[in-house]
Amino acid sequence: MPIPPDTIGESQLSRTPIPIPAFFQEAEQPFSLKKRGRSLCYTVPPRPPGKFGQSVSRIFPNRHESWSQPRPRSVSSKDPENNQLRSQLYDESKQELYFDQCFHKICKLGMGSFGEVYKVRNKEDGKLYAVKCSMEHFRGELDRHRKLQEAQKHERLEKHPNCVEFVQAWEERRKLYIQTELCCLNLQQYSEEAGPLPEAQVWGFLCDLLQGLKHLHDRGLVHMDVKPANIFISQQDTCKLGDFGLMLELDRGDLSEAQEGDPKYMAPELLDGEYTKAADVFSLGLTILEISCNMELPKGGEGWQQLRQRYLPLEFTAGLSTELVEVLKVMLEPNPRKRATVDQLLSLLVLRKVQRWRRVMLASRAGLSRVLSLFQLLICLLCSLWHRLCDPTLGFLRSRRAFTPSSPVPSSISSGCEDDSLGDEVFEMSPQSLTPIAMHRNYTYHGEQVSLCMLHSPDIDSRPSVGNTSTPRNVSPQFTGGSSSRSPDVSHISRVSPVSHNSSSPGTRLSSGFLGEDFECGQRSAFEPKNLLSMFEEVSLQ
Ligand SMILES: Nc1ncnc2c1ncn2[C@@H]1O[C@H](COP(=O)(O)OP(=O)(O)OP(=O)(O)O)[C@@H](O)[C@H]1O
Ligand SMILES: [Mg+2]
Ligand SMILES: [Mg+2]
Repeated sequence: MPIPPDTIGESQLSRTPIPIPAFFQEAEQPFSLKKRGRSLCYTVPPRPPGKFGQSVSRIFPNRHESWSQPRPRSVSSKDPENNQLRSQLYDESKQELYFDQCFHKICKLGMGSFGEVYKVRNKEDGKLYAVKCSMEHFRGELDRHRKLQEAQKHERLEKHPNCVEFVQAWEERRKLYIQTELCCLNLQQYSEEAGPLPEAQVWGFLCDLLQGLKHLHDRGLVHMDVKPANIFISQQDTCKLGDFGLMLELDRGDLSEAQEGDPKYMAPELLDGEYTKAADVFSLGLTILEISCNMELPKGGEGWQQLRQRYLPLEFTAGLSTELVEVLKVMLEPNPRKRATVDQLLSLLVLRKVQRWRRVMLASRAGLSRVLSLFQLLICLLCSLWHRLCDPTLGFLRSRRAFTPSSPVPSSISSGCEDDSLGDEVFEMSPQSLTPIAMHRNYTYHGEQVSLCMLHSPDIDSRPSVGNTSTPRNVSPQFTGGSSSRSPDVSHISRVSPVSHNSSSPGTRLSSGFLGEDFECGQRSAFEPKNLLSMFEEVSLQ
């Protein structure tokens, strides 16, 4: 039976693509984008295989080794004889841990397979640090030895701007504590927050990390666990290598304890037990690929294989510059012997340019921050100076302590400005006796005050209080008793404390006001309030 022709037409039907179920497409994708907002820093990476079994004695189950003693002791490999910890704050008689006695725990920064890392403030020097505490107790001497090695290897590593700095390490109650410099956050957190990083930043970070690796490789060290979670961003926005738990010392020759790091970043030759510096270059290459493309690296499967067969997924790398793709290709070379070394990478023209630019950028940023802090300091100084100018109780009257009745107070000045502005410097110091800074301070200050006051002198009497003058607020009964010739305005000028009415005798303690402060001072006991008051009376009468 003939089939009726379709109304749409055969040619049109043949052009319609057969729909592919979305889940098939996704299932076939070996690579995917990173999911935002998922913080991996709190997911514990797979624990390294335990190479040292727990030594449990059935004969002496409660036997305590010398290392399990409860006192804290330094685990420095530089001075193994002296295991004393230096802090003055530590009190042996207390039950509290050395960590709790000497550090103030601020927050938890992250955790890994080894332990938890805290942001702390050292109670002794007041500085911030990171302290990594092992999560579990040592299971035996060999387990302890392995854990201590992380600290000792890190300690042996000389200081470098692109490696997290070691401070000290100690053990207490069968746990290890490693104190290091504090960094802002790790690269994994940073890239999760920021998404794919701009290429300029990626070049800068690559350059930093190559410098850090060069520092290690030049000393025969292999990091073995290069990945975003073990790379830290400093306050200055530079990258630093950290977590030296799996670091290998090639020159020491013993690779029996070597362990590969996170499989996502692992170099292919490690499957064959080939532990070389090239493994770090490969892991760094994958780290750079991840942060520049916001790509979720596969833990295994086809994608994992493809990345180790010189394949870079075009759908991710299409947005990258050819230079970066080329650099990634030489870093991700499957054959470790053909893979570029750190020195070769650093000598590439593009990376030399980046290094130069980064040096200039970091230097100018450091210079700018120094200028800013100087500027802040200057603002603070100006503020405090302004505060002194405006607040008589702070500055001026303190400087009046040496003021004596015999001081030649010109009535014109004293009438224009309340006596706060007329400190002892004004009357007793000659310009020659002042240092440039002191001269600047005194003359700017008093000069301004005097001239200002003189300019405004006509209003002064009508104002209740002009700034911070030393116009006595406590007046003697003689004054308040009402000199008939007193101008009515004088009553505003003198704010009479109730106490002061009863304190007519010299040397009586006045509880408030500027004079009160002066009278409290023992050296002012010979001061005659009557003289001062009569002086003010004169002023007010003018
Ligand atoms: N110096 C530091 N400054 C800021 N944060 C830090 C510092 N050291 C560690 N952290 C945080 O703690 C997390 C775990 O630290 P680290 O990688 O050293 O621990 P780990 O137990 O050795 O981990 P791993 O399982 O990778 O061996 C880091 O990813 C980071 O978020
Ligand atoms: Mg780590
Ligand atoms: Mg570690």
